[in-house]
Amino acid sequence: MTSPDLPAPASILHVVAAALVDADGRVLLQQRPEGKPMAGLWEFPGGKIEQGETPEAALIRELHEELGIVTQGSCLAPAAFASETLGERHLLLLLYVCRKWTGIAEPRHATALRWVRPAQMYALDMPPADLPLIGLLDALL
Ligand SMILES: Nc1nc2c([nH]c(=O)n2[C@H]2C[C@H](O)[C@@H](COP(=O)(O)OP(=O)(O)OP(=O)(O)O)O2)c(=O)[nH]1
Repeated sequence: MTSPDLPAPASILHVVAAALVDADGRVLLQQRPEGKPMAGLWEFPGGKIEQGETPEAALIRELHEELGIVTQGSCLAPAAFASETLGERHLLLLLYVCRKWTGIAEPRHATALRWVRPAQMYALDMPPADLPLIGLLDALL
């Protein structure tokens, strides 16, 4: 049953992302490349969940594709989510905290990488969906 108080359901874009946390409590952000929507903004590494994938498998795949690092499901702790209208679609972003991986992160897709403390993220240009996640991470880490 539809309610007059609720808008028509949009198609949901399921995205997973990671707050990779180093030994100093800094988090890895990557800069979205030219040619992609929201180019130049700083985001958490991750991407869309593909058909038939679990969120954790999608995140393990994305971290390897985007940064060349390897992690496993037991190292991914569900931490927060974001829910944001993106044009015709609605973004549901699942954020995991990850403190253990192998390999050195390198920007295979992104323009650049940087390690920042959550409090420093307020000064960076990040996608609108990420803004509520900053305070959550600040409290969590
Ligand atoms: N990875 C990531 N995506 C985010 C964040 N915040 C945010 O709004 N998004 C949005 C941007 C995109 O609309 C969507 C992720 O899609 P994407 O195109 O970057 O993912 P993908 O790596 O699967 O890319 P592609 O294969 O389609 O090129 O989620 C974030 O912090 N990290």
